[in-house]
Amino acid sequence: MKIDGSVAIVTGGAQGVGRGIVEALLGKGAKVCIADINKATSELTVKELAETYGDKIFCKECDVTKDAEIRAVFGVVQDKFGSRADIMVNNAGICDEFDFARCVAINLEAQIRCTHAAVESMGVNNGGKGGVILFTASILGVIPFQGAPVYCATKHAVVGYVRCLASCPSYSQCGLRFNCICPSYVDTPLISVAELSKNIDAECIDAAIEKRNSVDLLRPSDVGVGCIKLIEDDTLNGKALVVNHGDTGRGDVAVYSFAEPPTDTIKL
Ligand SMILES: NC(=O)c1ccc[n+]([C@@H]2O[C@H](COP(=O)([O-])OP(=O)(O)OC[C@H]3O[C@@H](n4cnc5c(N)ncnc54)[C@H](O)[C@@H]3O)[C@@H](O)[C@H]2O)c1
Ligand SMILES: CC/C=C\C[C@H](O)/C=C/C=C\C=C\C=C\[C@@H](O)[C@@H](O)C/C=C\CCC(=O)O
Repeated sequence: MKIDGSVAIVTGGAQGVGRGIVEALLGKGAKVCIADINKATSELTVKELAETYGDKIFCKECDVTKDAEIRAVFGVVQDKFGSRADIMVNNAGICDEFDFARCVAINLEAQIRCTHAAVESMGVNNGGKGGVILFTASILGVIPFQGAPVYCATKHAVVGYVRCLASCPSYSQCGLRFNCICPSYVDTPLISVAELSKNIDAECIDAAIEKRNSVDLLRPSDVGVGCIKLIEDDTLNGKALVVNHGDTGRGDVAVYSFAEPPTDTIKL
């Protein structure tokens, strides 16, 4: 898909990874709406980005767990940009093993809610132009992490969801593609405020701390680069693009590779 002139919605785009994706899209000529629950940070981000991109960026307060608020975003985007969205980035997420219901509600259920609204708006069968729906999963969508089993499960579920939708002929006929980006540690507040499982043993905690401290953290812009590839390349559908720290983890960020579904077989 050609990004220049397109219209995009990025949930959780006020800061962190989402802001990195917003900036990457703006840099490619897209018009972008930040849909985020944090009004103050969203407005500050819009103010900063509008210095370069003018009225190509605006925000709409939105709690992605609420259908009415999600649908209001699509309406406001149509009014503001005079066009339906071409790109939907389901990015908002938290890591909270204590309030695990909220973790599932935001990381999984809300991504499904937003996808329903996006498919309805974009699908050619409904008068839309088709489009690309992206998901910020995580490398923890394809590997385990004992410190955050619920978070990890939501991210595995998102990868599975994307693979299912991408393999649906009816969605392809609607001109829709679905992909997810799976970053390792990115330098954002999420990794410091994460409420990890209290049941993990000392070895797991040590391993997590060592991993986080032994690599140069990825930058939100590294994730943005991967998202641009997933949007622009029309051959990519149902992919999980891992963004990792490279062989040394020092100075060689970021390395991009596709995670494939398991292929090993055993004879029972
Ligand atoms: N930081 C990492 O290491 C990392 C790695 C892989 C994947 N991710 C994923 O990237 C995404 C963004 O995380 P981040 O690291 O930028 O975190 P972050 O906390 O910096 O940003 C999250 C954003 O989501 C918004 N948000 C939270 N709940 C919301 C809701 N109910 N409705 C709308 N917006 C809401 C917040 O206001 C915030 O702007 C998440 O899905 C996260 O799981 C992060
Ligand atoms: C390999 C991880 C890759 C991706 C990041 C992922 O999407 C998000 C992870 C979310 C949270 C991770 C937090 C990790 C923190 C650790 O580095 C460490 O600080 C934890 C230390 C102690 C935890 C003890 C406790 O609170 O019980």
